[in-house]
Formats: sequence, C-alpha cells, structure tokens
Amino acid sequence: MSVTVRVPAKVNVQLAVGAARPDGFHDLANVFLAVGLYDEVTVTAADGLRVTCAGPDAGQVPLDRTNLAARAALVLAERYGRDADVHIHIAKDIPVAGGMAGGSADGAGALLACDALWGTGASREELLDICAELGSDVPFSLVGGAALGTGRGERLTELEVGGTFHWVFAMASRGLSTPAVFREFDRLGEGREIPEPVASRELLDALAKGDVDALAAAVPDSNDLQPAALSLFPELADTLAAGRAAGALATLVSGSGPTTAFLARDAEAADVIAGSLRASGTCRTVRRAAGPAPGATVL
Ligand SMILES: C[C@](O)(CO)[C@H](O)COP(=O)(O)OP(=O)(O)OC[C@H]1O[C@@H](n2ccc(N)nc2=O)[C@H](O)[C@@H]1O
Ligand SMILES: Nc1ncnc2c1ncn2[C@@H]1O[C@H](COP(=O)(O)OP(=O)(O)OP(=O)(O)O)[C@@H](O)[C@H]1O
Repeated sequence: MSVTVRVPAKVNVQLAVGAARPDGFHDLANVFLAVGLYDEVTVTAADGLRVTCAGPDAGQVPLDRTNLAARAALVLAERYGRDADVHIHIAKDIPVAGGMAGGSADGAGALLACDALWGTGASREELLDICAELGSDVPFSLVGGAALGTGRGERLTELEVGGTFHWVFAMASRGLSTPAVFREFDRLGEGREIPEPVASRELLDALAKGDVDALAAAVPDSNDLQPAALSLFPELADTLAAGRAAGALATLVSGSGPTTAFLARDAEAADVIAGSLRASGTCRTVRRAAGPAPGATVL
C-alpha cells in the first residue's frame, strides 16, 4: 500500500527579522504565502528506510537520514514506538536551496503520508509540533494558504486572503545556504539596533482584500534578508532589474534566496514577465505560480 501527499512551495511576502537570539535563531514576523508549485511525496511499506528522488534538481537532494522527509518518518515512528520501514519517494518540482521551503515541504509531506500509511491517527497539534521540531518552515508547509509565522517562524496564525495573486519565480544558477544568509544579516547589522520584527498592517490588509496594487505597494523592502542575500549573491540585482523592466508590480528575493519573486497583475502579465526573464539570461529557469495554494494534502 502507498500514500501520496502533495505539498506546496512558499514565498515570504514579508520577512521581518529581529536580532540573533541566544539559541542562534532569529525572531521573525514571517508572512508566508503558499504557491502552486508542488513536490509529491509517496510512502510505501518496505524492509527498511529508503529515500529516492526524481526531478530536475534531484542530484542535489540528500538521500540519507538527513533528508527532512526521512527525519519526519523517523520522528513519527519513534513517537509511536515502531520502525520507520518505509520507502519515501520524492517527485521534486520545488527548486532546491531556493528559499521556497522545498526540503520543509518534503518533511511535512512525509509526516502526513506516514501518519496515513501507519494509521497513527496523530492529532493536528501533534503533527504541527513534530513539524516545528523538524524546521522553522515545516509547520507552514503542512498548513498552506497564508499565515503569519512568529517566534522563529514556527508559531502560525492563519491569514485570510481575498483573492489570487500571480507570481513569477526566477531560479538562480546556484543555491544559497539559509544559515549563511542569516549570518550575513547579522554581519550587516553589527553595531546597529535591530528592531523587534512586526508584520506590516498594510501588507496584511492587502492580502485580506486580494488587492494586488496594495500588495505591490507594501512589498518593497519587506524582506529583511534581501540585503544579505544580495550581498552574498550580487548578480541577483540583475534578475530583479530584468523583472522590473518586464512590468512586474513588485520584485523581491524569496526568503533567504536566491530565488527571486515577481508579482504580476494577472496571469497574462505573468506570462509576459516570465518570457522576458527567460530571454534576459539572468537566471537558470523561470516558473509561474499562483497563491494561495492548499497545504499538504493526501491525494
Ligand atoms: C528563511 C526562511 O525560509 C523564511 O521562511 C526560514 O526562516 C528558514 O527556515 P528553515 O529553512 O526551516 O530553517 P531551519 O531549518 O529552522 O534553520 C536553519 C538555520 O537558519 C537560521 N535561522 C532559521 C530560522 C530563524 N528564525 N532564524 C535563523 O537564524 C539558523 O541559522 C538555523 O540553524
Ligand atoms: N527533502 C529535501 N529536499 C531538498 N533539500 C533537502 C531535503 N532534505 C534536506 N535537504 C537539504 O536542505 C538544503 C536546503 O534545501 P531546501 O530546498 O529545503 O532549501 P530552501 O528551499 O532554501 O529552504 P527554506 O526556504 O526553508 O530556507 C539542501 O541543500 C539539502 O542539503
């Protein structure tokens, strides 16, 4: 018997970052929006734990127990006193190390899939608790839609979204490490007072109304990690400029990058922006996706 779960990528519409905490993490006001780019995680009973992965970036995905999907299976099995004897296959469409929570999506997907395969019947709270143990972005991958993440991003308040937003994503020629980007944020902020992270009222209202112009007005400078990502990867400025020139209403680095995100007025405008970005030669691949998208779902 097999269970397949589909899990979305995310874009951080706002990412306000506070000062480094004693545990090395940063408090955030993290406005997540799930978008329609998905990984599919299939789990099948097997003799031992095994991970396989297919897709354009599959070569960059670890297949050992450090894979977040394997870790999710191991944590659930341990809690329910059973062996994690399962073959996990990841059909990967979310770019790896792109700041779109691809690994987190697989963690949430494997957790939900193993829960269904093993009939553990864990409560939603328990699943969210395991997700938070796996990583700061993992609870959101389970929940999807849109949410404000506080703490290190794992404490979620679901948000209303009044419409569909159309995005174009440009994948870069190499990845960026999330811890390295947070370290660069700390370095750039040295000697400065870092304010408490707070969600922008304007931005939350724009999401609630489904108002693309209001969202476009609220997005610039909404990602506190953007200067750090640009400092480590200066060529991203060319991609952002190409998207702006192609008519994007707003441009930003997605989370810790290096994927860049472009807000379009509608699906047709997104097609035009995607075409121009492809022709610009400033990125590796270009994808279109709309949000909000549902969270981890058993197919
Ligand atoms: C950049 C974002 O993707 C925005 O959604 C997240 O904040 C990162 O979430 P994630 O990849 O699930 O991150 P985790 O696996 O929890 O942490 C990886 C590393 O990122 C840094 N990290 C992460 C989250 C956070 N609030 N503060 C941090 O400083 C820490 O160095 C941590 O060791
Ligand atoms: N299932 C997985 N898929 C992809 N990468 C994984 C997975 N499990 C562990 N990893 C490791 O995590 C690293 C980050 O990959 P991932 O695709 O999750 O980055 P990301 O999208 O930038 O994450 P985030 O947006 O949550 O910061 C990879 O380089 C890889 O070594």
